[in-house]
Amino acid sequence: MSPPKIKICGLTSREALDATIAARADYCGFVFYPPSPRNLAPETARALAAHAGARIGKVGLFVDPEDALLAAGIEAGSLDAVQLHGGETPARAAEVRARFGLPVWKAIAVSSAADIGRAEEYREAADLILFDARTPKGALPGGMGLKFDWSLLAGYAGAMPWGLAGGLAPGNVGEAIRATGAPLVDTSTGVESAPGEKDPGRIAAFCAAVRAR
Ligand SMILES: O=C(O)c1ccccc1N[C@@H]1O[C@H](COP(=O)(O)O)[C@@H](O)[C@H]1O
Repeated sequence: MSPPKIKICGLTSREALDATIAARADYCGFVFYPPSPRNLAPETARALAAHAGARIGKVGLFVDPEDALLAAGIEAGSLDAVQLHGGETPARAAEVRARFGLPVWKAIAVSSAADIGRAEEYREAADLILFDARTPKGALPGGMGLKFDWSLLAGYAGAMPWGLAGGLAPGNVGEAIRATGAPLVDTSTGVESAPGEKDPGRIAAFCAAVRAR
């Protein structure tokens, strides 16, 4: 079976982008959410996207964005997909997809089996579901290094493409893949040395661990 696809999210530097491409990750993530320590100004996103060119898929992360922010991020980051990581409804996800003509990845916050079932609501509205850990009220809605109970996804056979996020790191991603069968894994905090600072060695170790699962 082919290895899961890999997304390294929250890149803020050329060094981290180079490490992500060298490790043969499939996607990099650019954060367009001002409260995040990984938030990118448009000019930074533009420079990183130009450096990456077509060597890697570029996914823009947004949280309940207005159309103007989406438009600016999509243009600056030359995005290939939009990740919606807030409380966007199926109708809003479908609207974003139709308006901007890009695949939409919808993150779903998970703390119970019922949350896994919510993926079905986005069947006609999104292209991929990203299951991530629910974070505490008042905290960032992701990028906190928090895991959820992976057994909730054991044997998962949803109708849509999906991925796993939340607290994944070089030391646990193999176990996470074995527990869930995730076809895509996404990490941010687990490959950092400090919030917003990616560690090239940890990026390489994460990608190697995915392939060695
Ligand atoms: O990375 C952020 O700062 C962020 C901010 C707001 C929403 C989501 C965010 N990150 C995404 O959250 C998941 C899990 O991250 P982690 O590996 O647990 O740190 C992942 O998709 C990040 O891209």
